[in-house]
Amino acid sequence: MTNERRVLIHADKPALTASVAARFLTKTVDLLDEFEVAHVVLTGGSVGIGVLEAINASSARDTIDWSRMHFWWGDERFVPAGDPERNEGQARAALLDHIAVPAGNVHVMAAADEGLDLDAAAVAYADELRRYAPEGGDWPRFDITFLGVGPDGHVASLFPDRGEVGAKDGAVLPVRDSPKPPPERITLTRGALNSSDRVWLVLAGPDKASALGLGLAGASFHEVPVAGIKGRKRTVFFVDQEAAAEVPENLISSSY
Ligand SMILES: O=C1O[C@H](COP(=O)(O)O)[C@@H](O)[C@H](O)[C@H]1O
Repeated sequence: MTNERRVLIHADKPALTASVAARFLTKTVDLLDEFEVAHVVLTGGSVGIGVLEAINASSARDTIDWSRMHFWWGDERFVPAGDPERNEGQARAALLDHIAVPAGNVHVMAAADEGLDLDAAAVAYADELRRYAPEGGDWPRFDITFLGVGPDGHVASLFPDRGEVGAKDGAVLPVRDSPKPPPERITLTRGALNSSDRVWLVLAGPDKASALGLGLAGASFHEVPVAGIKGRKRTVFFVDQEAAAEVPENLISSSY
């Protein structure tokens, strides 16, 4: 098994989300055969939420023992609980409210009206990650990390040409003055994201083509953050044809 980045192209967004959902359900069965529990990092964004909707719509959804799954977030918008901008709320509506996952296995980043300021909320999430880490570690073994990719190449809330994308230490960072609203966010670091056994990037649409092409063709991750993302075992870009327009030919795979 090689750890090269792979790009799998799908006809359109519905085909993409259905395909990722099917792979997720299959891989989850394997993970739960191998491990007592599995840890999955969720993303916000249109395609990431579409994948969760497709998992929810799958007839295989109820074959999973969801009580052994833990869900985390790669980033969150620091807005009040219930704000439609919250990645958490979107993920709950798309999937988490429909499956038998214990409440304690859904590890949300704090909302802005919970009494913690932005810095304290980031520290609280780092503490929560550490509670599930192997001895001496800072975060659990992430089995699958989903990431969307913005038109500027951002992943989670690691935006181009900002300090957070180059940060070397720690698991969680507060983000202020985000170039994409809302301005305050919380994000996992590149180190935490790249610790995942598998990183599955999901993106669709013509506005993503340039960032994806640059990210795969060797751009600096400071300028195009997606360029700096690589899982420990597998890194797969699930894309539609429009987003794939500028992908280097040699990276396109026909199989997973
Ligand atoms: O703000 C965010 O945007 C990105 C990408 O979103 P998309 O709608 O352009 O796919 C997402 O990955 C991130 O989690 C989110 O907070």
